[in-house]
Amino acid sequence: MLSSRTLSKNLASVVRQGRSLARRNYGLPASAIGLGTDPRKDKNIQLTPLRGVNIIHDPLLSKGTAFSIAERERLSIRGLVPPRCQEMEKQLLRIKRNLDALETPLAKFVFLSALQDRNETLFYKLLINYLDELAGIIYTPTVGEACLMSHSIYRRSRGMYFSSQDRGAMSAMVHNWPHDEVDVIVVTDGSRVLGLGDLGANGMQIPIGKLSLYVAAGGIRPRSVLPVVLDVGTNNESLLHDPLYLGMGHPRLDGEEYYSFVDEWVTAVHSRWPNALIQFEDFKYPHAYNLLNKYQDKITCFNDDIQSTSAITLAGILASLKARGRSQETLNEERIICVGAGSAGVGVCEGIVDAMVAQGRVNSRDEAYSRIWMLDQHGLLGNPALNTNDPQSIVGGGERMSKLDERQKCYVKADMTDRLSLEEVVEQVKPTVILGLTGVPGVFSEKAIRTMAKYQEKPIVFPLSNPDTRAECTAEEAFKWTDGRAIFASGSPFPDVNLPNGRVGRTNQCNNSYSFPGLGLGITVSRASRVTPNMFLETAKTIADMASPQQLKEGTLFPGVHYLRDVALAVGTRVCEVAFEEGVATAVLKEGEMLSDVVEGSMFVPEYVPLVHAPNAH
Ligand SMILES: NC(=O)C1=CN([C@@H]2O[C@H](COP(=O)(O)OP(=O)(O)OC[C@H]3O[C@@H](n4cnc5c(N)ncnc54)[C@H](O)[C@@H]3O)[C@@H](O)[C@H]2O)C=CC1
Ligand SMILES: CC(=O)C(=O)O
Ligand SMILES: [Mg+2]
Repeated sequence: MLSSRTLSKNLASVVRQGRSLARRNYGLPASAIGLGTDPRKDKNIQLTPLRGVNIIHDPLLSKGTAFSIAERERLSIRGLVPPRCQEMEKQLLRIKRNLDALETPLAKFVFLSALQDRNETLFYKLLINYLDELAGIIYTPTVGEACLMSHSIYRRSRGMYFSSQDRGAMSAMVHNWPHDEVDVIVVTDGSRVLGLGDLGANGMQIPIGKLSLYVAAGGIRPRSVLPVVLDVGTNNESLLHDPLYLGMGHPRLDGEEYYSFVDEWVTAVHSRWPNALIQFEDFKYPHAYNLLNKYQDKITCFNDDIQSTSAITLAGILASLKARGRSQETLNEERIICVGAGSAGVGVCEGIVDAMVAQGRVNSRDEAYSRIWMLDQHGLLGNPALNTNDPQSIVGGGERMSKLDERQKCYVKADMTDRLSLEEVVEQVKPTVILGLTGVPGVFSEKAIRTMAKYQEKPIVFPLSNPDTRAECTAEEAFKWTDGRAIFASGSPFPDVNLPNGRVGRTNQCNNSYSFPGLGLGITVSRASRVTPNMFLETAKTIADMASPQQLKEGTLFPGVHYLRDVALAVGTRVCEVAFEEGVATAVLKEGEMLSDVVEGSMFVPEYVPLVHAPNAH
């Protein structure tokens, strides 16, 4: 097998030597191609068939007030913009001032969406410069509010909608998208948007927000991302009765009708963009799993909520072990409670089980399952036969058992009563780790967390549901109930907490935004034909090792959101290596530089490049 260093050299060489040929014949993404003799591939100029107002109104080309005088002449826009040519720094100043003057996060969201629709280069420059401040606007928590209000705040379309009225037309419709090169597609059916439930076509803000992070953090080019909603209806009564709602006004398709709809869409996008990575997002259980099982061995795809959430949560637990002064190899000694047995809960726990097995310190997969106690809305997945003093519960429990699917059944504890409450489970199990993936606020009760803290010096408390209003407990609560001893991570950001002893309770954001941008980067640069389980495991290990010993000592598990681009580069490089090691990369190898340089060199940087009018360019 080739060493990753050799692989790094090899891939880089293709990029250096192959240029446009590599792209045509070898399937390298356009973003991995450097300067070449063909001016259309030259990063220092961009050819466009557009001119005049069409340039000004194209967000991928527009520079607002920054067009040079020569460019204005060349592109026939002289007189169509104010006379003074202003460079990006000044534009940023104006934009940031206007943004800061807005009072509510939703107003900022609308403002940023409008900027993205006018000038993507400036939007991404701003986003990257102020990532820690703005990630919470374009992503969770504010994107949740934007989804709830999407039909009211609608201004302009972005992405593509495929609805029940488009049956039979999808393979033609995909050609309405104006770009031939699509590297990443994020698709939702809006059936479980964050912890906010069924929001139908309003869910479009989620793929848009995820893809903005793909560009800002993962360095995917803005013109090669595609947000998609599969509008199969909604069961949300208030949306169905809202005259402003923009989605289909019928209940959700289900069963065979649903799966054949998705199949038509997958076939259509795959036929136009066979190399594109498809990220399934916010699909309700069990559709999320069923679609993943159906497509993961056929196309390049993964489910974000199941798989990349599992990567970042595993990273958080492994980093917490280090923060407690333990070896990451002792994962199998942890006692983990997972509250929420849906897509994310089961996905996260499968990742933990995979890691325990990979570490080789459990004798079997079953032994790894025995270290995890799972609860759903009825309580512990336990043994109904032990509910002897409550015949009603035996019946209910029996019914539930028959409803659990194979994945959930792995976690059933035969020696514990079914439906035990969280407080009872905590008392019996004395967990070291508690994970919340329910979408239900307050599920981590004071009693449960205080009981956990009675037995653990440093309880690992991860309320992972989004947005912040759906977190299982707040950071304040977690630190208060554990006397400031918790290692805390949440799905949406919470500010650090000032503790009574003068110390600071450090909060962490444990969100798949740390994992998917790098996964997408590595997958697209290697042109991986499949997304493999090892990619998620290696993503977890990479992120788990990023915090310094001092940060870990203080309770900081990951680099801050400001460093998402660095995290993506590290993850992207490792994922690219895994793709080659496992033989799923389709990029061609020759001698060359380091893989990390290639990955870094392929990342989009938001800078204005001179535009040149060329009638035949595309
Ligand atoms: N931090 C992150 O990166 C991520 C967070 N999430 C969050 O996880 C949550 C769940 O997502 P999915 O698993 O996809 O949803 P899902 O609908 O598939 O699963 C939710 C589960 O919670 C259980 N549940 C509901 N009420 C409960 C209660 N009171 N006590 C215990 N269990 C209860 C349900 O029975 C179900 O098993 C969402 O809020 C989502 O925002 C999801 C993906 C990534
Ligand atoms: C973060 C995310 O993917 C979710 O909450 O669904
Ligand atoms: Mg999600």
